[in-house]
Amino acid sequence: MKPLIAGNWKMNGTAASGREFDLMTSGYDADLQARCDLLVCPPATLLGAFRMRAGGTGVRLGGQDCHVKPCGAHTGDISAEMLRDAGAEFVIVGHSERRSDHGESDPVVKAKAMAARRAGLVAVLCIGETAEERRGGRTLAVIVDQLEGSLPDEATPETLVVAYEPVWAIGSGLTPTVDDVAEVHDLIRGKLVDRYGAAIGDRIRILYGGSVKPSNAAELLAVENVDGALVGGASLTAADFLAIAAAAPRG
Ligand SMILES: O=C(CO)COP(=O)(O)O
Repeated sequence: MKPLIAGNWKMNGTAASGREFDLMTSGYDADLQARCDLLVCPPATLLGAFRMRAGGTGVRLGGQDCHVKPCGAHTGDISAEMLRDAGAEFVIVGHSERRSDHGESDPVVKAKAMAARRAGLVAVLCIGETAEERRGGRTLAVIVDQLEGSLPDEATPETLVVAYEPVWAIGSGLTPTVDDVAEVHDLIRGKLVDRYGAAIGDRIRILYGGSVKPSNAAELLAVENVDGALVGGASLTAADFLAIAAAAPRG
């Protein structure tokens, strides 16, 4: 499976960030293109400009959240259809910061994943346990609950990506051991196969996210059933983001 290296810029980036994005598109050369798919999810304010800049470079764009409805009286929200119109091909749903900052529950995340599909976007559905849940030995149970509650009713590898992001690893510099990552990714793979059948479940990409850096990317990306990375802080600079992409194993 070709790895997907995805950058989540979160609430960072202004018009001036176009220069950094240009460094990413120009650095995504034939070698990197053969190695991995590259996705940047900037704030929605920058999608239109980045679409123009991305041109034919192959760098894909995504949103960071979407509303469940296509349009209507929802001040401040953005629909999946609007993201697609602005140049997105992907949208992150259920990020832990959305779950904690905006109280998004599994059913809401599921509705967002289904809205993404309706609009023709690939949903990057995030799940992950908190530090307290891991300390309490509840990691696997939490992951199963989140998957059962938030996976869309129908999916294909072309409409769904799952991202395992332990909440305690996000922005902390901490990462799980490779054995812990493997355990959770194996569990997710099994659940995807149960849910959608092997022909689909075996081909849905499962990303790891949480403090991915150039220094640990090769080790994390080499883990079985890790089909790419969802990168926060290190996706803001082209040098780091491209170094992570270059660590993806050759397919
Ligand atoms: O939340 C993340 C990506 O969605 C991970 O963020 P960091 O890479 O900054 O830990």
